[in-house]
Amino acid sequence: MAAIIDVKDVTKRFGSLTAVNRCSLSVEAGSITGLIGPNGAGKTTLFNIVAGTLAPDSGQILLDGEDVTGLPSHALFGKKLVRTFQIPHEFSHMTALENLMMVPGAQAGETLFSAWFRPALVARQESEVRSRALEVLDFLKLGRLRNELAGNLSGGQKKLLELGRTMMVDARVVLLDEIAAGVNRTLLNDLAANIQRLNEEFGYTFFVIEHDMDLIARLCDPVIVMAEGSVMMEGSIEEVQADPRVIEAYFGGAPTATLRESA
Ligand SMILES: Nc1ncnc2c1ncn2[C@@H]1O[C@H](COP(=O)(O)OP(=O)(O)OP(=O)(O)O)[C@@H](O)[C@H]1O
Repeated sequence: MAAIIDVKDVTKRFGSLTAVNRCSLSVEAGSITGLIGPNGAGKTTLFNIVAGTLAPDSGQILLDGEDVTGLPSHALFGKKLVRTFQIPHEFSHMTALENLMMVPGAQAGETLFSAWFRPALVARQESEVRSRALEVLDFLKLGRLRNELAGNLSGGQKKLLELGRTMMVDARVVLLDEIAAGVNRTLLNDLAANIQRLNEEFGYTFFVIEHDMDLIARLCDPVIVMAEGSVMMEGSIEEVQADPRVIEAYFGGAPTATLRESA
């Protein structure tokens, strides 16, 4: 498999603190790659750099071999690299269906020019976007909640809806940041099953930061471990959990600790 994301020698400092330190890693196309590491290891900072919300001080990010270092997130969105975000507060007063229909790029009716001069086109596209949004809701088993206000959904249902937003643009690479936090086990199972289906049936690549080791074990291969701003090791979840360096990084060498206990 070829790399779809290449992080090459990336460094990011905040004042005197080096949050990401000459970090290099690759995410293979078609994989569900996990990124784990102790608090403060630099995972979120690295994600922000890959997603275009932070520029690195040095180093490069390649997307499918193309240098995208420093491109803003909306430009990366256009290249189908998508990061899930919490549903914005102002969208909580819209229904689940409307939330999906609002995804930028999913509709062409947002410019005044098209709305005024090409109303038939806008109407047709709106109906296509609506059908797509309904399909996505059905795929995620949220169809019955389509007219529910997003603000009334449970934590897990909101995460499903966030995943749904990536489907409105046929994402190729999806960055997921701690999706398990605050989600009950049943919905977590649905979320994991949907991620697997999107990966297997639609070829989505996922790059996942997660503290929930059960979810990492269920979904991710390989797992990349970051510590102190760079990659400590990469391997299967079994290899990672058995590696003394990883245990040391998480627990400072506590002899009986296992990674699973940290979740
Ligand atoms: N905007 C910022 N300004 C200053 N320091 C920051 C900023 N963002 C992150 N840091 C620092 O950079 C380091 C790496 O943080 P980061 O959030 O990337 O780690 P993480 O591995 O995602 O941690 P966690 O698992 O706790 O979310 C930490 O020491 C953090 O305090």
